[in-house]
Amino acid sequence: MKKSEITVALAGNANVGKSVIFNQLTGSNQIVGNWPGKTVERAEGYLKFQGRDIHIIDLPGIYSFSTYSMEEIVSRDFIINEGPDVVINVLDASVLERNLFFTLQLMEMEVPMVICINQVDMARQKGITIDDEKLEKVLGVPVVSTVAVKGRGLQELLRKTVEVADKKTLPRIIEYGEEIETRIGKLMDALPEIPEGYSARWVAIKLLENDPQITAMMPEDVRKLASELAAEIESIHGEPAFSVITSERYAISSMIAAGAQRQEEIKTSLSERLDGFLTHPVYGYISSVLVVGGLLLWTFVVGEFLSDTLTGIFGFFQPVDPKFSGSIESIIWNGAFGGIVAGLTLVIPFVIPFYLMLSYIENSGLLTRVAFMMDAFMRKIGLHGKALIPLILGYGCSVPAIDSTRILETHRERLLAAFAISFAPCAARTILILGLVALFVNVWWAIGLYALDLLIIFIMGKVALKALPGETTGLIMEMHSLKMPSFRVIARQTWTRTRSLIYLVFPIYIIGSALIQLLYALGWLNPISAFMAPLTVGWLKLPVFAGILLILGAVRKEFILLGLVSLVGTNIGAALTAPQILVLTLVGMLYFPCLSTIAILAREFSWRSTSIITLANLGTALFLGGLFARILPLIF
Ligand SMILES: Nc1nc2c(ncn2[C@@H]2O[C@H](COP(=O)(O)OP(=O)(O)OP(=O)(O)O)[C@@H](O)[C@H]2O)c(=O)[nH]1
Ligand SMILES: [Mg+2]
Repeated sequence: MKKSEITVALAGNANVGKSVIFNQLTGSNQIVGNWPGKTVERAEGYLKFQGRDIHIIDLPGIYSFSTYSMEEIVSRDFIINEGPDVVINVLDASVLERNLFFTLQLMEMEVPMVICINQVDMARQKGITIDDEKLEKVLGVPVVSTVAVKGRGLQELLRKTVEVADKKTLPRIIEYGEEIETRIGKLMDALPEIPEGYSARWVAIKLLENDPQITAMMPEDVRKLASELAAEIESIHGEPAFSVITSERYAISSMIAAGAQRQEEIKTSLSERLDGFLTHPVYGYISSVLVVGGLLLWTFVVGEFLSDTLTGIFGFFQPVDPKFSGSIESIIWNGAFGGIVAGLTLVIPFVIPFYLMLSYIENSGLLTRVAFMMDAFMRKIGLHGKALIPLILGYGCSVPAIDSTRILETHRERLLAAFAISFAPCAARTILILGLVALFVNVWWAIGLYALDLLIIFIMGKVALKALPGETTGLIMEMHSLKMPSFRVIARQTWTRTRSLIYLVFPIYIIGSALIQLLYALGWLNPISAFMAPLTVGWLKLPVFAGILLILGAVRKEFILLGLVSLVGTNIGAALTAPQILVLTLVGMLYFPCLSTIAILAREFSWRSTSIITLANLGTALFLGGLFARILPLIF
């Protein structure tokens, strides 16, 4: 009897291409990038193939099924409890041996599976070819080679998957050494009734490995037997049973890999030479600065060009002189429509090139190189290089950046990284800097503000480190080969990020701009702004109307710019002096992590940590803002 719906899980090490396969098959937009640990929660999607409904689950990348990390527990529970019909084990062809270590553990769970050897294009460039048939014979599981980014081999992969689902073929049992096998056998005989979904052999192995979850499920006598048998193994080998089993797995992986792959001699490839340069003790720093600087420069140059072009197209939109606004027409035209125009001409032009380049940096593997180079620097603020990945993602948006702090080892490191991210110049802050300072003061001041922001991150990082002392864990970061990213992947990722921004943010622009006009019409604008005057005028030396901008800017940072346009028109230079523009930008940049950031901070950490982070932002902004308001007029 064939099931009409087949559930398929994608499992394997991090960064092998599971999410690319998932996206290709289901048309979804899961995050992909050339650094490990992107998929943190499982994603689900559907597709139809040969008239069957296939339900696919993209699991986070893991290296083993121990209970060492959250991801491992999640994946293991999923495979056991929800019993997918087939597990597609995705492997990176360039590192077959290391990936097989996970495959062996999956085979032990005795679930129907298909092996997908992905990224064979990259492997070929390194002179590696893999013999699918040989591998299939040894493992007793169908093996398919794929190039996921090009969709190559995916049809075949689905065909094999459906076949395995129908036949329920199980992988072959790969045997350990004699002294381990006999003890697995003894334990299996002693096992009580085990819950459905568990394989007896797997449970026995886990007991010998002293797996806490499985051990806890067993009655006293089985636990006792397991620890006696494990002790016997230990006395034979002189190391704990757990390590003995692990080393045997490595040995088997290595043997299988050696038999199934061929490595040809090739001269050092361009990518390797480039890698040498990017991680060179001196040039590496220069290239890291170039990568991050290049990202900003490119965004500015392309963004300004697009912004000019779009402003030309929307040239027909002449906001009514603010002095005459307040009528219902101006609420709709000046406010609501003005919000759309401002978003289209000031935000989108900068956001698209920014996300394009960010995706490129992520997917080429440049991001991990920069993280590697910045390790020493990051350690000064109690983090390691890996924390730079979330921090640079924070240049796009703090929300996914804070989400990605999950790649860090400890709660403390995650909190420190999130704290640093809350100060990072996200796309909205970048828009403020570019749209206000670069356009109305000059580019050098814009660069200066960026430099200041980095300095603030560094100083605040040091402060936080004092408040939250502890050990920094070592840097365990895999570096995957550099590659020319697929344009489709990048375009798709950019579109996903831009689209979610448009859906989320345009309504806010529209409502916000209309609200300003409405408040004006009701005559409330001035009282609200006047209420804030001691702060805005007295301390920060800004015009009175800055009060309302700062209130709206707490929702979305761009609003400080858009609201300004809706209040004074596009000629901002006439309404504010250069020092005022700088102070407004600086304060706007720092005073408040936007509402979405606060929400995710509270979800991932606690309200207490969130309040402290928010207050730290506010304090820094007001202190520096007041200071600048007094110093800058002396310079200009
Ligand atoms: N050249 C090449 N690159 C690929 C291929 N498949 C995936 N990639 C790239 O490999 C990187 C990792 O892909 P992902 O799909 O994000 O990997 P993942 O397995 O989901 O990783 P985690 O979610 O971190 O566990 C991305 O930069 C992809 O564009 C392939 O067949 N060929
Ligand atoms: Mg993934």
